[in-house]
Amino acid sequence: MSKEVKPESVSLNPLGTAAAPESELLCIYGTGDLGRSLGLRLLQSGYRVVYGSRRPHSCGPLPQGAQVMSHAAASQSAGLVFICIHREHYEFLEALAPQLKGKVLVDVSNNLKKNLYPEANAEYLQRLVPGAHVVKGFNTLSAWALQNGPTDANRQVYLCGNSAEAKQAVAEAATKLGFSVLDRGSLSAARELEDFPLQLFPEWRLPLRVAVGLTAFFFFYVLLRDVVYTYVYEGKDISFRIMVSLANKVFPIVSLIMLALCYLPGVIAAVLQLYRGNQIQAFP
Ligand SMILES: NC(=O)C1=CN([C@@H]2O[C@H](COP(=O)(O)OP(=O)(O)OC[C@H]3O[C@@H](n4cnc5c(N)ncnc54)[C@H](OP(=O)(O)O)[C@@H]3O)[C@@H](O)[C@H]2O)C=CC1
Ligand SMILES: [Cu+2]
Repeated sequence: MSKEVKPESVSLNPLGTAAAPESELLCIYGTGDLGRSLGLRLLQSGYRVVYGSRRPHSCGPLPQGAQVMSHAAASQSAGLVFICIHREHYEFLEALAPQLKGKVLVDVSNNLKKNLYPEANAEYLQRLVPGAHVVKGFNTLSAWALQNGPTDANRQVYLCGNSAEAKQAVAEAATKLGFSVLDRGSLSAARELEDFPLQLFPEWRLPLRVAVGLTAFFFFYVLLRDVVYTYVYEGKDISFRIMVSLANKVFPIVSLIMLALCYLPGVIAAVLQLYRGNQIQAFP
């Protein structure tokens, strides 16, 4: 059973009833996957949520307790607006610039490829709505992770933006949702944040090369030792074995070596640490 954790501590007054201060209202533009997951988490964390949608009356199921209105009406009474919309649909926000003046806009968007656009999505948003304070963030989380709350592997939220107060406001919300916040500086870091999710296995080249190299080496070694040797000295042609027996030797050898390469440095480090310090001392 999972325990329901309410980050906003509910203080009890002497009568034993919960003192319910009016909770903060946050706005979410876009009722898609991310908008819904984020709204659910915000509601669970004690916020009130209002959605801005193109179709406030037919936008499908939304988290219970959330309101939905037109974009302009939704952001009216909220200081913070999460833009949960794909970048290619951002243009309509330009017309809303007067209503969004002075508000904090959180750009959560990602792109499918690097360098798809000349400027970062968040910088583009800032250009469309110059009077607002754009903060880039949350884009490294998935809708799934948001809905399920922070787990060990998914606890961090990166933020960047030009206004320190705006970042602070977003950081507070993120902290309330249970994430730890990493400030990456001004909005010019947005590009970098937008590239994060595209870097699955950023260091895959070396392991791949090692694996291919080892496979080739052991294949020729086993080929020489088994097939060529037998042919030369015993006059038997066992080349039919290349496909099966040889592969059955080569792949386990390579796998074991790769595994050892993975674990051995850690084991050696652990042994060294046993003799030369502890986990608090920096490693020599
Ligand atoms: N899904 C995920 O796991 C993650 C998504 N993101 C980012 O969040 C953003 C939203 O993603 P996601 O929720 O998955 O996308 P969806 O396609 O599920 O939802 C996008 C929403 O945007 C609104 N929308 C669509 N077209 C337009 C338009 N022409 N004009 C105005 N609004 C429009 C719609 O809301 P309505 O009909 O109410 O107007 C729609 O529900 C994207 O930028 C994505 O990169 C970031 C991290 C993770
Ligand atoms: Cu879209």
